[in-house]
Amino acid sequence: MTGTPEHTALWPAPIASGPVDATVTVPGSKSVTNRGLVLAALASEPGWLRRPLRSRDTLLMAEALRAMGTGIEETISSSSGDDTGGEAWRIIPAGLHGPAAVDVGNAGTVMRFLPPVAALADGPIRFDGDPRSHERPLHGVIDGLRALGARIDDEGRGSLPMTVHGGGALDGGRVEIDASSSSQFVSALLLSAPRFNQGIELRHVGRALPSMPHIRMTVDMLRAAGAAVDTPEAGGEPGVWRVAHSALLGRDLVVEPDLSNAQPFLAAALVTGGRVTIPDWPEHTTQPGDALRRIFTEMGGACELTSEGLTFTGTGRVHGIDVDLGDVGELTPGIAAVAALADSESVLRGVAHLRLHETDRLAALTKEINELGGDVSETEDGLRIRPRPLHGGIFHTYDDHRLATAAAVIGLRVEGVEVENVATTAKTLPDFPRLWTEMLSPARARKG
Ligand SMILES: O=C(O)C1=C[C@@H](OP(=O)(O)O)[C@@H](O)[C@H](O)C1
Ligand SMILES: C=C(OP(=O)(O)O)C(=O)O
Repeated sequence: MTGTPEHTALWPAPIASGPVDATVTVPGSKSVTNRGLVLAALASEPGWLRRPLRSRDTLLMAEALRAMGTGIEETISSSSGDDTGGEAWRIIPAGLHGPAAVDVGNAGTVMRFLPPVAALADGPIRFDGDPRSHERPLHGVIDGLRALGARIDDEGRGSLPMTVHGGGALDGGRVEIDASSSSQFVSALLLSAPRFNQGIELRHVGRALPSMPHIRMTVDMLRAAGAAVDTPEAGGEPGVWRVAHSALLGRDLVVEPDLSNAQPFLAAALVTGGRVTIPDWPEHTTQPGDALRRIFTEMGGACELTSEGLTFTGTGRVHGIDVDLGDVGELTPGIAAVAALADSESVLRGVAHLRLHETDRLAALTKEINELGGDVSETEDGLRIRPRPLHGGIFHTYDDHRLATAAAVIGLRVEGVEVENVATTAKTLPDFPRLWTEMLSPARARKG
C-alpha cells in the first residue's frame, strides 16, 4: 500500500439483484502458465502450452523469454491435433543470451523465476519493473544465485533493479536460503536447476515457508518435464530439495483454469445464496485455489465436483471462519471480502508475508473495508474481521488485482461500492469486468 492512489477511474460494482446462477469459464492458471513457459524455454526440444493465460503477468514472462532468445509463437489451434481448441503457444528453445532488458511489471513469478534463467544465458540481462517491484523481496534469489556461482550487480540493494551477468552456464550445487518471505525463491531456483552443472541441493533456513502448494506445483511440473527431484515430503530431509542435472523434455501441456481467479465467482454464489459452476475444475491439482472447496464450504456453502466442473451453491447464510491461510495466501483478499459479509467474526492467520505482495494486502484490506463501515484489524500475522453493516464508497485497489476482485464481491451485497482502477485485474484476469457482468446478467443465466 503506498500513499494516495493515483488512479481515479471508478467502476461501479454491480449489486446482485438476487441469487446468482451462472456458469463461468475461467482462463488458465497464471502460476502454471509462467512455470510452463520457463520450463519450455529451458527444454532441449520445442513444446506446447495450450489454453495459456493471456494476462499482464504471463505476457511479461513471454516477452522476457523472447528477449533472451526463446521463440514463442502464439497461435489459435483448431480442433485438429488436439481436443482443446482455442489459444496455444508453441515454445521453441534456443541459446539464451543477452544483452536483454526484462520488464517484470509487478509479477512475482517474473522477477523471481527469471534471474536463474538469465544466469544461464550468455551476456548481461537487466531487470526492472513497476515501482512496487523494487520493494518486493528478492534476496533469496540474489543470494542463492551468487552462492551457486552467478554474477549479479544489484548495487548493494538486494532488490530490483539489477543486472544478471549471465556466463552461459552455472555451477549449481549446495545452497541455503531463507524463503519465509516468498515460496517463489524456492520455486525460482528449482525450476532452472536441471540446467545447473551440478543440479541443486537447496535448503530453506528460517521461519515457516508460505505457499507450499506452489512449491509442489514446481516439483510436479519439473518431474513431468523429466527432472529428478527429491523433496522433504517424499521422506527426504526436512526443508531440503534436490534436483539432478538433466535435460528437460518439451511438453504438450494443457493449462488448468486459474482456481484463485475462480474465487470471486464462487464467492458470488456464497454471498448471494446462488449457484456458480466453474467448468474444467481439475480433479487433482496443486493449485491453492482448490482449498476454496473446503474453506467456502466451512463459510456456509456446499460444492459438488462432477464432469461438468465444480458447482458451488450458497445457502444464503455466510459464517465467519478461523483459518490459517499460510499455504494459500493469495486467497486472503477474497476470503476477507466474504468474511466482511458473514454472520460472525473471522480470524485469518499465517499471512504476514502478504505485507510484501502486490501491495501491503493486510493494511489495504483493513483500510478499505473499514472505510465502508467495517471493523477489520491487523494482527501480527493476519486479519481479524468483525462483520458490520457496510455502506457504499470508493474502494481503492493499490494496483492489486485481488483487491479489485475482493471489492466486487462486497459490491454484490453493498449498494454504491465503486472500485478504483478495476483495470488492474489485467495482471491475471483481463476479462474480469466482462465475466462479472455476464455472471450477473439474467440473459446469461444458466438454462434449466
Ligand atoms: O509460485 C507462484 O506461482 C506463486 C506463489 C505465491 O507466492 P508467495 O509465496 O510469495 O506468496 C503466490 O502468492 C503467488 O500468487 C504465486
Ligand atoms: C501474490 C500474487 O502474485 P505474484 O505472482 O506477483 O506474487 C498474487 O497473484 O496474488
